Amino acid sequence: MARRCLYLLALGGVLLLGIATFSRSKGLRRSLRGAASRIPSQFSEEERVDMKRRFSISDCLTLTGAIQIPTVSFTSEDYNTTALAEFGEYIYKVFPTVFSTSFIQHEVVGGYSHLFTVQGSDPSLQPYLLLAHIDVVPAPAEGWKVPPFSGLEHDGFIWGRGTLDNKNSVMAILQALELLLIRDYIPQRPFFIALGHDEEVSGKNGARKISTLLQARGVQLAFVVDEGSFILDGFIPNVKKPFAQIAVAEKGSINLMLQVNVTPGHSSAPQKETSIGILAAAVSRLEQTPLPNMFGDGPLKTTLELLANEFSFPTNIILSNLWLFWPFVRRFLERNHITNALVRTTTALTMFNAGIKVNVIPSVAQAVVNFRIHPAQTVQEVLELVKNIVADDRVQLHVLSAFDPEPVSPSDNQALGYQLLRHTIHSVFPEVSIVAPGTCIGNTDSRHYKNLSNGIYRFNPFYLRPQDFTGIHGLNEKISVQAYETHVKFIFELIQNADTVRVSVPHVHEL
Ligand SMILES: CCCCCCCCCCCCCCCC(=O)N[C@@H](Cc1ccccc1)C(=O)O
Ligand SMILES: [Zn+2]
Ligand SMILES: [Zn+2]
Repeated sequence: MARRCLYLLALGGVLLLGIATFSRSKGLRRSLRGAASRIPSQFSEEERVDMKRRFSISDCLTLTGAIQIPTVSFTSEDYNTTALAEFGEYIYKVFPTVFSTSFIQHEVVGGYSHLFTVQGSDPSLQPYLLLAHIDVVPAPAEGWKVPPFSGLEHDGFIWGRGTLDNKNSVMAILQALELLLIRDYIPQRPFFIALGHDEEVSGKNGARKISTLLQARGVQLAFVVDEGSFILDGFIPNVKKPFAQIAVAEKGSINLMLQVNVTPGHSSAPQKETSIGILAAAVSRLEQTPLPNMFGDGPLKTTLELLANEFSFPTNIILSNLWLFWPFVRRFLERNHITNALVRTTTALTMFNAGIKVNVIPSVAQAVVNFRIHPAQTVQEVLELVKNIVADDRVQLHVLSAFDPEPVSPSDNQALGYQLLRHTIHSVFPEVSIVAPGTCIGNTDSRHYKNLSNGIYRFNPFYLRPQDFTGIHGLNEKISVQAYETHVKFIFELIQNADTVRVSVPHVHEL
């Protein structure tokens, strides 16, 4: 009986997580409900073929398509500048209207990133920012069913590195704007498009420089939209219904190097402990000692409570009474590696180096551990915990890079960016009934824009299943042709929806 009860509680916990929608107030939400796009998001057969070719394999103007240009970032100092420059020329050729419209200014920032300033006919409206990145992670051809930079179409899918992360956003944003301009649409609300060229390796030369430039111009943004979350399908066990998650929070990060130095020697007469043994024991302790489960702090608990009424019995009861059931929900969430990442700072051992020869005791052993910091913790707090777990003075700790979690963006009924996304999701994906705020477990370029806006939202308008997730940074990344078209449609509607809502803004800035 007790076991059955536990099972029900656990099941409830899982169901809860997946489901979410606002049901509270009506202010902004009501004004959005009646807002129809002024130009219908319908594209001719010719336009659909064209947008697909520009994204994958272009047969016009150049021999390549966006996916075929290998804009790979290896490190923050090493990225394919030839390909990035080619990409800049490519978008200039395939989106002629965007580049020739008088009320749109285009600037290259940091050598290869692009900033578009769309002036808008009503400067009293606060501008917003659409973000995407041009660069991709490396893709060695081994293990791919098609060459990763081929952009080939097969069985209704476009294959290649960047099809999900994140050339889909780059191309869909420009494509949607191009189509709106061709239809003589003049945006009322000013907006920016920022396309970073080094997101995969920190964004310090792209997004950070664009943000500094905008800040110097006195720009304050109503909201920012970036990659980082999706319509999630099948990520939570037992929750079969896809739901849209808009990430309003983003985890922090530490890359920590652990190093052990010993006197080198002959392997025939080793000391009791070697540099490798000492280091291996330290990283093993870190792996075996998960950092605290933070369920109850940060946005997740509030989100679940807000969503409780969307669930049927008994999940609604469990979620409405987390004060009673939270220990069960908390423990349940730890059991899956994705939901585990939502409730705690994660510890991932990512690099380990030591040794130069089979019969030499190495003098140095080094490992790198990547921590993704829960929104309710800080870099300093995590470092203190880590020191106590390592608890060995022979292991030196060197912080290679670190940043705190991002502030949590509003998702209430007055949160313009959140509500615009929510409304657009319902209109483009009428079958998706649940839109929920959540946390991005990875990092995005949007963190560079926190000085410009308190409304930072991470959402990609396509379905993501666990098997698709393995393609992001992995093998056989691909997007269906239909999903790409829908992405264009989503941006086409979002830009128009941003013009239909009026909210008072504290400051107005000239673009
Ligand atoms: C409720 C269930 C939630 C399930 C969520 C499952 C899907 C999660 C997908 C998360 C994708 C996040 C994508 C982030 C982009 C990315 O890969 N960033 C990279 C690169 C980077 C590193 C540091 C600083 C900036 C950028 C990263 O996070 O390592
Ligand atoms: Zn990305
Ligand atoms: Zn990525």
